[in-house]
Parts: sequence; C-alpha cells; structure tokens
Amino acid sequence: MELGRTARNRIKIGTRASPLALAQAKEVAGRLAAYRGLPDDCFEIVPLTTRGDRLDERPLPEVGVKGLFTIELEERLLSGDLDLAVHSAKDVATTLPDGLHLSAFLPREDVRDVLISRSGYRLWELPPGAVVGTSSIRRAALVAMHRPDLDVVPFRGFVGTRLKKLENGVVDATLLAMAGLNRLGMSDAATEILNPHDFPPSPAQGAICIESVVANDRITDLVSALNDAGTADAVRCERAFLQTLNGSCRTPIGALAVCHGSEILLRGLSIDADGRNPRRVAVRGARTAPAALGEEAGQMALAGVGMESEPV
Ligand SMILES: NCc1[nH]cc(CCC(=O)O)c1CC(=O)O
Repeated sequence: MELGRTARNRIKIGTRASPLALAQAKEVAGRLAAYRGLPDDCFEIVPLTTRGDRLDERPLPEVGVKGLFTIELEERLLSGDLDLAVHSAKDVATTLPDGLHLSAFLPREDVRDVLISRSGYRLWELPPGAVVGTSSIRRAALVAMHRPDLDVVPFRGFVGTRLKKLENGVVDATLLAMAGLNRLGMSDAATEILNPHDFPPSPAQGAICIESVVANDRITDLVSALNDAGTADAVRCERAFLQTLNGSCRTPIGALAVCHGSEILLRGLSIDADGRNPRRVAVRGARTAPAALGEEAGQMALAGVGMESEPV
C-alpha cells in the first residue's frame, strides 16, 4: 500500500483536543501502524477544539446534547482535511451526516460507570444532602432513583479537571466512565464501580469508533483491520435503541448489549429525569440484524410492552 510515504500523504486522524480523546487517537494510530506494518510517522494526529469544549461552562442539556463533540470533525472529514476521526462512540449522534459512516470499532473497554467520592463513600453511604456533580441527564436520573436525598449539580470539564474540582471540595462525589479512567491511567481514582443493572451505562459507553467517508474505500479498508465485530454489533444495537427512543434528546436512556455466540442480548432502560418511573426492557435476537433488534427494543419501551417489573 502506498501509504505515508511523504509528509503530504500522511494519514490525518482528527480528534477532540481533550487528554482522553488524544489518548484514544494515539491508541488508534498505534494499532493501525502495528496491524498494517506502517511506520508511526505516517499518521498525523490533528486535535480540534469542538463546540462542546467551547461551551464548557454551560450544562450540556441546555446547549443540545448530541454532535457537540463531533460536528467540527465531521465537517473536516467531508472537506477532505481529515482522513478519519476517532470518537468515544457514546458522543457520536445517532444520525450521521450523509456520506460518513462508522467504519470500525475498537474492542470495547469496561462499560461501567464509577462513583468517585472524596471521603471514600459508596453511593449508598453518602450522607443525605451530599453534593454529586454530573451534567449527564442519565447519571443525574439514576442518582435520583437510588438516592433521592442527594443534591445533583451540573459538573463539566475534562476528566482531570473534574477530579481536581472534586479534590478541591466543589462537590462531594462525581460519576465517570471506568473506560475513560482506564485509558488515562487514572483507574485508582474510582471509589465504587457501579453494576450495569443498577446503573445502566450510556449506549456505546466504553467503545472507541472511527468515522470516515463512505466513498473512501482506501480508508474503509485500512481501518477494517481494527474492527471488533462483537463491539460493532453491540454498539449498533444500543445506538438503534437510543435513536428509537430519543425523540426529544432529553430522555435519560441507558443500554447495554452483549454478544453471545450468534445472539445479542440487549437490556435497556429509560427513566424520567427526576429518577422516577424506570422502564426496563430486555430482548434477545440474532446478531445478523443488531440495529433491528435495538429498534424493536425501543418500540417495546415506547409501547410499554415486554417490560420487566421492578425490582429485577
Ligand atoms: N462525554 C464525555 C465522555 N465520552 C466518553 C467518555 C468515557 C469513555 C468511554 O465511554 O469510552 C467520557 C467521559 C465520561 O463519561 O466519564
């Protein structure tokens, strides 16, 4: 393959400029180099500040949630300035711009959320009125479901910034994805790993994906070496569930799909923003049509059928 021979045709990998996103882009460049036998210097990592980063001080639900961290990267893919973009799959809007596709998924990291608390308390041990910082409507709703007596406040910024704010006493506890902590080498910060039944993760949590131009066969072929089929199927199933339910983008949704041989098992949850009325759904189906299964589960949740009664 005539790749990376000169500076001019280096493969440009776009990413958010956060430390986590940069670590993920480096991981992708390293794997591509290793799997394709290419020199490291044939990749150029291009960090971009996204709208979501610029709106750092405002709570996310106010500024519209999806696509905030990806739009700038997508524009540059379409203009040809970038060859591929590396994203946390959970930050990618369920509908992509025409001409782009998710061309590979890396093997999924830990899918779970963790609680990080200053005094080492677990979620059920936090004193009444303790302040929990999160700007995720899903995490806020799940905290309210388990601990309606806690005070949830907006809390944003890069992972390291949030941990510093926690240390400085701005909040008593916060919630983060274990995957991000692992990738940053900060897993020691976790106080309690929350189990996915009590605290369902975001659809696509823990998965890194590559987005690129559909018509660019060279890039589609290049990145195919990185694709993990089980992760791709599970995430496509979860994203279809989210897309089916997410008319308003305001409904807290959790979802986790797991592949077992030729089948996928999907468990999903939707819940009111105040933590009331959790609605759970579970479906099992063939791996041949992951998105159809996710959509079916979404339709069931919308219709209120096939729901599991509480507690499960
Ligand atoms: N929205 C920020 C974001 N996007 C992906 C991750 C974690 C990494 C992952 O889920 O793969 C995080 C931080 C967090 O939620 O703790």
